[in-house]
Amino acid sequence: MTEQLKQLRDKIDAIDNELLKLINARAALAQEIGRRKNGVTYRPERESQVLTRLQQSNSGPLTSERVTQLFTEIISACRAMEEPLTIAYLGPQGTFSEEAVTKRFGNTVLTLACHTIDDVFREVESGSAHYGVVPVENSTEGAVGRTMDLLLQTPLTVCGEIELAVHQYLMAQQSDLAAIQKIYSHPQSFAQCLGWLKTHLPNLQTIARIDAASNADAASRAATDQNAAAIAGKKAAAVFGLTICAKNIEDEPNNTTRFLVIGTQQVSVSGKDKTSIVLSTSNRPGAIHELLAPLARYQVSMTRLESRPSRKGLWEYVFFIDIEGHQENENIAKALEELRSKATFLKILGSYPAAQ
Ligand SMILES: C=C(O[C@@H]1C=C(C(=O)O)C=C[C@H]1O)C(=O)O
Repeated sequence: MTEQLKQLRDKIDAIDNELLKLINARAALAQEIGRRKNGVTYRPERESQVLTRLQQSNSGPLTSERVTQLFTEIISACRAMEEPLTIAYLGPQGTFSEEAVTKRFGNTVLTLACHTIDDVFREVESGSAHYGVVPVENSTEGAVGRTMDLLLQTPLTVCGEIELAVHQYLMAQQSDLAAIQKIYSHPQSFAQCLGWLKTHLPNLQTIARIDAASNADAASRAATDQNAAAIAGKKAAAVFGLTICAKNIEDEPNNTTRFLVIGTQQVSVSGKDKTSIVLSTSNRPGAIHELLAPLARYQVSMTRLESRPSRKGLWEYVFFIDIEGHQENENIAKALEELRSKATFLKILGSYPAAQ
């Protein structure tokens, strides 16, 4: 080792010592806050503010994304000093839902992999998990109907949203593409990667394609099948001990899935919030236009409008609407009050910090 390299490493060691002291001081403060605060440990609005502030004051060379990732882990460890949280999600291990859990809550949480979206709601409703993470929409596939139907019925509230870029990986027990004789994948993932597969696997016609129940299921099957590969998220490769043969093989680079955090709390104002509501109106001409007029009047921006059959009467619909702002903001409160007086049914699912 050159003297110069040694000096640089000595500097890193000194910084690490300082960081360690500072991180422990932070953890002690979080513990102290935990003793003083009454009620719930997890405060999404505060965490969002902490991360936003750090992104704004970051002068690099680390990117904002890396800073968020690092501090999410620090917050995760500090939060666990107060109370370890249990998060239910749509499993099995290695799915994109699990990636979404880690993106929001960090690694210092207990996780509960559920078989179905219904089970995620059930685990949180019964108190077996503090929060749940469920997919709600995908930028190419559209809405996740089951999540929306359950939101309509549940006593739970929406406490957060997570946006996750969906990157697909080709993984196998070895990295030689020429050796692949089978590909396990969820049909949707296969479709999302078809262009890449055709270009990079010239013998694709001769490769057997086997449908799997989820990306994680695909990876678990490839882990016991020598000449097989799987298409799945990065996390699945780690969970099932597979080698990554190719990264980001999706044909649509901006494919993003949006998840919701469901829980039992009313989240306070963070300053950059969203509110999700579901409502219905009578079935007559102009009804939906009239219903939405208060949003325009109070200058409320709508980020999503989705209709779903109400399951009550034939051709009756409920509308899921996301707006910018918190229900405690004055203009939002007024707009919601008016909406409530016009709608035949209105449920506020929750206000929460907008995804970073
Ligand atoms: C320390 C607190 O508790 C939790 C941990 C936080 C943190 O480590 O910054 C922030 C919010 C809470 O989820 C707090 O409420 O301030």
